[in-house]
Order: sequence, then C-alpha cells, then structure tokens
Amino acid sequence: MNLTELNRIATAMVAPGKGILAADESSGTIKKRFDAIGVDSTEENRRDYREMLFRAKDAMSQYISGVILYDETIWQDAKDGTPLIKLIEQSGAIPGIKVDEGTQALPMCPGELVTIGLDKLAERLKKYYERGARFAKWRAVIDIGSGIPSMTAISVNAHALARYAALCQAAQIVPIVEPEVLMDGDHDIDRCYEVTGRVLNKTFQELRVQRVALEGMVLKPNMAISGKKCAKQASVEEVAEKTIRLLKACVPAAVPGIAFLSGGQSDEEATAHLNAMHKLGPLPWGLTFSYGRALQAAPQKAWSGKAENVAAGQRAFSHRARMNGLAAKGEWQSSLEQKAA
Ligand SMILES: O=P(O)(O)OC[C@H]1O[C@](O)(COP(=O)(O)O)[C@@H](O)[C@@H]1O
Repeated sequence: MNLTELNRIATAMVAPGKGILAADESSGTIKKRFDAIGVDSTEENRRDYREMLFRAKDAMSQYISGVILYDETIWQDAKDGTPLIKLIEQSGAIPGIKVDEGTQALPMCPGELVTIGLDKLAERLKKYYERGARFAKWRAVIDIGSGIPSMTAISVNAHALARYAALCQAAQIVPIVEPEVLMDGDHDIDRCYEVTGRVLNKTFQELRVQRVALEGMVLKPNMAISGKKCAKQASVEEVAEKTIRLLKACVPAAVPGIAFLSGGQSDEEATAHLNAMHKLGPLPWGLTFSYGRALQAAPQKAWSGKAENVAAGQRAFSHRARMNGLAAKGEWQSSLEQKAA
C-alpha cells in the first residue's frame, strides 16, 4: 500500500470548494428517481442521464472533485462510444465506485439491516482499479426507532465497513466509509446526535482494530439533524453547531476529509447546512458534500428523459454544483438561489 498516494487522492476528493457527485444509485433506487419524473429505467436512459451529468463541463471541472459510479455505469460507453469513466477523467474529476451489494435483514435484530458485499471484494477491487477507479464507497444503514438501533447492528455494520476499508487500501483504492443514520422517523436532533456519536465511535474503533490508515480514507456521515417527521425541526444554525461538535468529538484529525450525504434534505437545506458549518471554522479536516439527491433532484426534473432538455438539465446540475461548491467554502448566500433553467 502506498499511503502517500492514498492520502493525495483523499485530499483531492475534499479539495476546497469542490465535492463529490454521488451518481451510484443502485438499480432499485434509480428506478424510484426515474418513476418520479415519468422516465422508464432502461439501460439506455440511465446511460443518457448520467452522460448528461458527466458532460456538464462547468460543473464537473470547477465544483466536482469525484464521481461515485454504480457497477453498470463504470463499464458503460457514452453514445459516441467514449467510456463514461473517461468523460469523468477528462473533466479532471476522480472516478469512484460503489462496491457494497446493498443490505439484508440482520438475523435476531428485527427491523435492522446489515450491508453485504465482502465476498470476492478483493477481486472486484482489482478490476475496478484497472478500469480507473481510485476510490470506493460502502454504505451502512442504521435506523432510529423504538428500541433501535441495537448495539449488535452498530457493531456488525462497523465491522463490515472496516473490513471493506482495509481491502480497499490494500488494493490502492481510497475507501469512503459511509455509516448513514437515517433521518426517517420522528426523533429529534438530540437523539440523532446521540445515535450518530455511538455509530461513529464504533466505526473508528473497528477501523483502528483492522489497521485502516485514517490518512487514506474519507468519511461520509449524516449530519446531526431532526427526523423528517419530528414536530420541532432544528434550525440551520443548530444543525451546523451540533454536527461540528459531534464530528470534532468523534473523527480524528488524521482523516483528510468528511463529505456529507444529503439523506433526503431539500436541495437548499443541504447547501445551507454545509455553508453554516464552514462559518464555524477553522476545522481539522476538509468538509464538503457527497450528495446524491441534493445535487440531482433539480437536473432530473429539468431533463425528464427528453433529449431536447439536456442543456436545461446540465444548467440545473451546474447551478446546484456551484451552490454547494460555494457552501463548501462558507461563501454561499440564499440570494444566489435563482432558478437555473
Ligand atoms: O441506491 P442505494 O445503494 O440505496 O444508495 C442510495 C444513495 O445514498 C447515497 O449514499 C447518498 O445519497 P443521498 O445524498 O441522496 O442521501 C448515494 O451515494 C447513493 O446513491
């Protein structure tokens, strides 16, 4: 393992003013997104949609440091035969790959999930590296509810995250470690804070036990935030203050960067929260976005599966990428949010 090179890539993934485009929706998730805009989830439509994003030059070259791909996409070619991964490289962004294989019910723990995909992972990583992937992603899902999460669910998911991270580093690939505490439910921000703290502490304990080099990874956490159905929604300032307090308590400064998931926040909320956190600096790590929905909801709507809407879709994507790029430096203002298309 060349740790200097892993650290160089991890640092580039969280470069100031840039963040990660999470375009790695699994087949089930992208179908849901396409259903919402009335588009059939065919291989060709998925290709056309993602090609539209990767060819958005302004966004890709100025605000996007890396792109997380799904297995199908990393092997796909653009309409003109150029591999999609080449479009990403040509824009100056780093290609990455989702390597988990989704979740399964966790035995003896009703309602809880464990992420799978460790079998044959070493072989798969080798192929992805040869294809050009320089980082990977694995997402653990922790739900908050009555009596959950159990310590069992937190432990097995942390163990799997660390197993994955160690395999990545051995394959010269930077692992994005994503323990997502879901924002579904009516819990308040303090319960999210407490559960996320337990999850992060256990995750870093496992990473240490399994000898993962913290200098060669990126953390992708949720923010400390109110549950979607909580009657009392925390303000932007409270989310920023509690998230930074929590991360400072749980994430060692050796970690080069933290890139948040959006988790179902509205586009503008996700941007405003990141921006407010940067007002609380200086911070010991790079802090940016790795958004799926909060970067793509607007372009998906603008595109709606029609070739004549590609330019509008790219404008919508560029706008969100720019807003989040500014937020990643604490330079965003709500007045910059005019309609892109
Ligand atoms: O399709 P999956 O595996 O359920 O993943 C869902 C998405 O969750 C993410 O980890 C975060 O996305 P959001 O920002 O939309 O929450 C993405 O990288 C991924 O595409």
